[in-house]
Amino acid sequence: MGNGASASQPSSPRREPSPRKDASPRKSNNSPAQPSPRRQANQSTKPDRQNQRSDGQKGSDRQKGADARQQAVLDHHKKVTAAHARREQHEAARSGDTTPRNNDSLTHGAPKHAGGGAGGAGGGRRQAPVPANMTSLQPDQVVFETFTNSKGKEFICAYLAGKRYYLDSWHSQEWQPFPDRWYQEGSLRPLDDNQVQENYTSQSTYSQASSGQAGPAGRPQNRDDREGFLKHPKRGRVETYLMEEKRYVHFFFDKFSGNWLRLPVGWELHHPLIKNMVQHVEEALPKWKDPGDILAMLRVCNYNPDETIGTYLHLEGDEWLVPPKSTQSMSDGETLLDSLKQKVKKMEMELNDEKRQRKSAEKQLADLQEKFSGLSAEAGIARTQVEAMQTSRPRTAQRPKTPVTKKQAAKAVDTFDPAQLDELTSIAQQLHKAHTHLKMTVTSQVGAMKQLIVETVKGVKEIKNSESGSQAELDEIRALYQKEALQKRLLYNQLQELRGNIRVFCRPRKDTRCGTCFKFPSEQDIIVTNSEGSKKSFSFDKVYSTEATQEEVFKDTSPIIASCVDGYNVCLMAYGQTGSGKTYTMMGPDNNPGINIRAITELLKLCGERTETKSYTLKVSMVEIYNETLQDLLTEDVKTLELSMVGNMVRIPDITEMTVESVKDVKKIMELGDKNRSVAETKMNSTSSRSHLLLRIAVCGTDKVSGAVSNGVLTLCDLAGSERIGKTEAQGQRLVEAAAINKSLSALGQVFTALRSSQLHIPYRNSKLTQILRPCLGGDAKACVFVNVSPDVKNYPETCNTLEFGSNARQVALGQAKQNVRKAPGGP
Ligand SMILES: Nc1ncnc2c1ncn2[C@@H]1O[C@H](COP(=O)(O)OP(=O)(O)OP(=O)(O)O)[C@@H](O)[C@H]1O
Repeated sequence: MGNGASASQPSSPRREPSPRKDASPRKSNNSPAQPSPRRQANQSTKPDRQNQRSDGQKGSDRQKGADARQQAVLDHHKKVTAAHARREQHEAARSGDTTPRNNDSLTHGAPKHAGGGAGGAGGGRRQAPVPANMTSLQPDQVVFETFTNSKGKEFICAYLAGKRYYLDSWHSQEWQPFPDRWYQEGSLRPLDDNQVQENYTSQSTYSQASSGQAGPAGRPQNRDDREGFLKHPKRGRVETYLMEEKRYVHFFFDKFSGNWLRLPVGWELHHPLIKNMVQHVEEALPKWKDPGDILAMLRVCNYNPDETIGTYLHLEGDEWLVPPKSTQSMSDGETLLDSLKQKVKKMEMELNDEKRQRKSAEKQLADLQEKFSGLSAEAGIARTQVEAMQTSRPRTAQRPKTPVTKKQAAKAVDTFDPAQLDELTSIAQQLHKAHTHLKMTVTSQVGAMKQLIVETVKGVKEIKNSESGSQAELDEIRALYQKEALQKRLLYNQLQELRGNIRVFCRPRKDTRCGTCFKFPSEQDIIVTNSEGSKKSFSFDKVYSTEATQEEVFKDTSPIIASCVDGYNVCLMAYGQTGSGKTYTMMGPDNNPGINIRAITELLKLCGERTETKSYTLKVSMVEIYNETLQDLLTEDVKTLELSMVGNMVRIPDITEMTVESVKDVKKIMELGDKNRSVAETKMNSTSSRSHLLLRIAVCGTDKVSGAVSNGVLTLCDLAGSERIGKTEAQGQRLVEAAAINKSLSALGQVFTALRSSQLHIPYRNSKLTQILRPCLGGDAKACVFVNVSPDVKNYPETCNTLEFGSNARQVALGQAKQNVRKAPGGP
């Protein structure tokens, strides 16, 4: 409980331990008369802290943290007591009392020991009751405690020298005197080391960051897995730390749903307060013109305009800063979608015209080819005619080979017929005419043919060009379609965010063995009546009837599953009393499967539809959380796994992951996991699951063009039954199991409560279940919770508990879901 080193030897958290300090006789092993307050408070037999120091850096960091806390309380105590002394001296001087008073019990005064009661040091203020289990305390010993007020709010308190302080985490970030009236309004209990460590770290981190002391020098003192670094092209290695900070979140009251919802950016920009802040930033930074972007930075800087300006100036000109993009409102998105649709329609019409033109060009080409072949045939005929004529033509120029004698000549003159000569001459003239005509015809036909060939070649070229043009148009249309589909998905995601990224569905079980205590006034409401007739009403995103089929139940979750393919973390879980139908909803019988098989089938289908642009790998793992240990169900011997957190991410180093390509593969894997699962019989359900079962499907998609990689994880979680130990009559091992189940389920409820009230510290680390589900609940994911209830009036108290759990979860407004997409290595 006493968490620090000796207060009389305070060591500043910023100071390195000096050799002189180590050599201090008070810290030596030889001085048992002055034990460390931690040892004394715990009454433990742990080895001396001096010896523990050699246990490694971790111990030393923890020690530093403890010293820092101790020192902070001591400093404040000194301040308060000094101020008090001054005030008293002043009052004494006024009233003439010159007796010196010494209220600083820390430095000079006698130890003001335990005893409680009224009166005590420092005048009017009564002495604080001594912490529980503390019989003797050193004057300088600090004891940390938790105070829970009547509203359930918790404060860290410190008890020192008869006075108690509490850490005001909301206003001053300082230790404040513990008001006397609080003792009647709540209860105090000791705080364990881990809680102190966690709570104090988050407080000090917040105050350091908000006071501008964060950074390399002001970095939180306890090193953990939230620390990291990145390599900046100009700045080199930059240390990073994932700080958990308290933030303002702007809500509006939605009278239709009766809920407080997150104010969308578009609305927020019209808010007078925000307008003023944006204007203030714009005036200081005239270059920064995008109000949406300014608002985004204001949100990051917790609505502090000066910090916003400072951050911008600090990083102005940095090449890694993404250029401001204007945020599009839903209506912008819809207008864009409409205009895209119109564009696609226009392009389709143009494409149809193009197709018609292409058809007529093809017809023309066919006509031309026909004409061309007709002409070629004609030309061939003409050529044969000419040749035939040439061969039939008399060879007038041929002379007789033997010389004509005078006698022969005289005889020829005697027999010469002039009419025959005339006939021959006219034949020759006709032949000549026909030849000339034919020659002209052939020449003109050859010219026409040449012209035809040129036109044909041109036509073919045009057709080729129009073909490639149509291809380009088609590609463009396809790209536009894809863009439109993406836009639709984005709009869906925006809508989902507006509705809340956590949705709660209520599924009452069908049970023919008993009557029903349910009434369903609407699709969102359920009324439960107990045996005395008193009624309770609950509202959810959807309430199914007892007759609802597995298909109907799955239908409402299928859109959220599509988000996983886009790189979101998605979680579907079933919560409820044992035997209320969780396993039936998630797993279902073989012939009527539940959400698990349907979700994986849907995932595989969606991935298959996108293979043109993306390639996907699906890896399945199956684990159970049994008695707060994480066990791998896909190995021969069930293996215990270690869990580590890196910021918001969970790492399970040795987990078995199996690649799947079909539903058949998945079924085989689930059979193997099921065999290894711890199922035992309880009084309430003969196949009751004694552990939380988590089926995880990691979907990794790689864009075939850009190489960008998206990583989404679908977690399907069948929680163990939220039974009352008394009711199930659990004993022995069953009792241990039931206690572990109840512990982790109540840790899950606490996480929802903390998220709902935007608490500074979300207690994820309280159980293995909440640790592993952290990425699905922590603001960058989408979750669906099924609350399963039994209609039997006997189960009325458990049913009400389950429905209250669901209502609590429903009021959680997760932050904006984030897509886990990273660019391809070396990509643009
Ligand atoms: N909607 C339903 N329609 C028909 N039968 C159902 C329905 N819901 C549950 N059942 C039946 O009720 C019995 C108990 O259901 P189931 O095993 O799913 O409960 P459970 O909440 O998972 O219990 P546990 O937490 O103990 O594992 C099973 O036999 C199951 O078939």
